[in-house]
Amino acid sequence: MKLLPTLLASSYGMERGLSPLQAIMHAHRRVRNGFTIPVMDEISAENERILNQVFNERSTEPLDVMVERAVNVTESFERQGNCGSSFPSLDGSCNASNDKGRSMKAYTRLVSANYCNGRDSPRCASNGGQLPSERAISLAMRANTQRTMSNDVSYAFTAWGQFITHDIIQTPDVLGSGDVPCDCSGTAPQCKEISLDNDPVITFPCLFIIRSSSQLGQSGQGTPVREQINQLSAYLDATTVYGFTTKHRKLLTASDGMHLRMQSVKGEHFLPSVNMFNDNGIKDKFSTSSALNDKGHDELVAGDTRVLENPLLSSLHTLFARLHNNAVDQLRAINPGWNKERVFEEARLFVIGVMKEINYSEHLPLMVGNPGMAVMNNIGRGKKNKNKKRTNPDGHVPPSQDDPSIRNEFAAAAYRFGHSMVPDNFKSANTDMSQKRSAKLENNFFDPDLLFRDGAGACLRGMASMEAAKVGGHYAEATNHKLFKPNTLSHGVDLLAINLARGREHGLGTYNALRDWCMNHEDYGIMYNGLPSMQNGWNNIRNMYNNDGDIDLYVGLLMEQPMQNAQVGPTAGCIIVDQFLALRDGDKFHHENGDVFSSAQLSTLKGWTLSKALCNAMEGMGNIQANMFKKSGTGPTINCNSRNMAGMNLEAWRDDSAQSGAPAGNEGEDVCQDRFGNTLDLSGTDCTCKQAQKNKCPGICRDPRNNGAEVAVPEGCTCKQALKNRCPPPAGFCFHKKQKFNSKQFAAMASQTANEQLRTLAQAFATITTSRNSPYCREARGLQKV
Ligand code: HEM
Ligand SMILES: [Ca+2]
Repeated sequence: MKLLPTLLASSYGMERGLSPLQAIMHAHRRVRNGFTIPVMDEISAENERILNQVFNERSTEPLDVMVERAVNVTESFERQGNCGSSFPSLDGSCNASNDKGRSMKAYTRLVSANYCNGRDSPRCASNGGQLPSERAISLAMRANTQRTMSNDVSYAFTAWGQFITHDIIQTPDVLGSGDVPCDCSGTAPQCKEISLDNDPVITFPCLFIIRSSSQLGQSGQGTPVREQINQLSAYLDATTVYGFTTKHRKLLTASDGMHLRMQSVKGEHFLPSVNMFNDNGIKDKFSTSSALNDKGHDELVAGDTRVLENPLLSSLHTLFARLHNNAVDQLRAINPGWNKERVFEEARLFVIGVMKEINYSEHLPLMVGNPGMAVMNNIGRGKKNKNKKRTNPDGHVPPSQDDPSIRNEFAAAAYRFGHSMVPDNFKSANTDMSQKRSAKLENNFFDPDLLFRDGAGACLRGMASMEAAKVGGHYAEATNHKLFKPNTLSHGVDLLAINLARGREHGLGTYNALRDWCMNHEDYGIMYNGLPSMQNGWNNIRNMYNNDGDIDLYVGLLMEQPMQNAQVGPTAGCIIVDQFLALRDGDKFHHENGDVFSSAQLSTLKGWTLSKALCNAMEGMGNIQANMFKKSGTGPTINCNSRNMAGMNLEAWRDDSAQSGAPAGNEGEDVCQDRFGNTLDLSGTDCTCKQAQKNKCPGICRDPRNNGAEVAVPEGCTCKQALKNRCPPPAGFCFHKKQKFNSKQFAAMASQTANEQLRTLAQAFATITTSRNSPYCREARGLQKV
């Protein structure tokens, strides 16, 4: 049976009205294939040609010449940024020697590749026979394990893992934007199929993944081998916020050259919507299927194309975009003489610093516990020879501990631990952290409904109040059976089976291979106390395989008992520690390096936590866990109303030489600004500045009650209507009533400064005027029951 005769390039406009299976494929491809490098298709195709030439032994050139050619193809993607700058480039180039860690680099490996044919076909059993189907293993894991909730961490812990993943890893599909030939016949070489046998839930004839884009590599034994490609800069450098190409960065930047573009929704700053961009690349890569985004909300745009994958992830993106803009406001006030590039880059470096601080001081310790942190604290940074390598007995040389490349075992297995922690229900929360709304994840993939209804503040409070499952073999139904479920179907696909298929398709070493490498490693061996103990149900799962030596890496990692105060076992811990050591010690811009920030600036950064970031940038905050990654109720809380938590003191950035001079953005050019200092871009219009200031120009609509924030004007609507929330709303908006100002909010104002009080009042009254009975809502209700 043909599954997808052709799934054409995902051009804008096509997403609406896709079949259920096409909608799932579209979502999956959105997760995999990145943005603004149209040359990716050519790079993949050219690499496949080289791989073919070498594997089919038609090449007369020596292998190292061919490998060099392949590397040149992958890296032909132009550097994004200026090597002479004192700020990090956008794509990680020029940071480490040989541009290691920049986007468009092949993954490295801790142990040798394990392909069935020794060079590129998905791994098979060690005797050459078939491995059990990935879906069969996934179902066995479900049947043989219990799902228990973590006593230690909140869902914020899990969500942060995803947010960081989207900064450092994105593996594109080999087909890029081309047609999909996967048809369950096992013939298309670009497809890795997952066979189904009397499946209890899934009605498709098979599941499949598209193989990852790869380049030719050379194994430790000197043979040719397929190596997958990372499209993102490996460094933790907020590519989620800024993108990794100059073009994308520019599109995201507001016309003043300093702020990031935002839109005002219900008086709050949201990420910009696709409709605000006059760029087909943006519309193409950020639009989603109406079978998932079924309330018709505008899609949101950020530095990474996966932003809408779930509404809590979108809220984290919103947080950091707002933090950038708050930093811009502070830096401009402190250093009026700085030009706009300086303001932008300093704000960006600050945001990157805050992210690194949260990741290394709050997140990692909870993930790898005392044993993992002992390793992190004892090696690298000059304490030992950081270039120590441990060669495998078969000659494979793993990357050195300060080589910032992403390890294939980390990307395709270890850091996917979070998939098993994702719950079925997502929540938003009120200021007092009580539940505001609960929404099923299965209905919220690529759907920003929760975010539009309740706002990013409520979503992030919900994220901190939610429980996370313990790492283990029992996924939530939403990810086990219903990943990317379209609204017209009772199921979706299986992320656990997909992860296993991906591991095999990448030729990852087995669980035993990685466990042995880690246990015997001079530094990482201390995380073990003999062979790891395994969770209940392990024996039934391992019996699925003919041979213990065949067990998939991801299966073993999920089934290890966690280490002391950790969420993961020693083998996942070893792979994760090795990766974050490398991203720390291999990054010239690591915030603790000494020459990136002044000591006063670093001590300011050390005061930042994820909870402080929320206090600073999110509406409606009250008390919240001091360390948001800890399960609610298990540790101290902080009060966002204290000035110390809510404020952003960037005095350490004061630059005495920049106290006078032309204000940022006014460098002799004829700029048109509104009274809030926002630059209004008149290019492409016949407007005068005065008209623009009065919201009378096409494409320019600013909210005077919200510091001139950009307002998205849907087609067929005027700016005036948009400002009054009177544009025909998507059905989901009709729930809103005029906001009442309750006594609790009133009491909370007592501790606010006069300015803050004014802001609160303005927000309360500038919000929604669209009632359920407005003509628009009545019309919408007629169309769709809400
Ligand atoms: C609702 C939550 C999530 C969904 C729906 C989701 C979905 C996906 C999907 C569909 C893929 C691509 C799989 C493939 O084709 O190989 C993926 C990759 C990945 N995910 Fe998630 N994910 C979620 C949360 C997380 C979390 C919490 C983490 C980590 C803590 C995580 C880490 C990763 C990693 C490391 C990859 C590999 C990325 C790449 O190679 O491009 N994800 N995820
Ligand atoms: Ca990055």
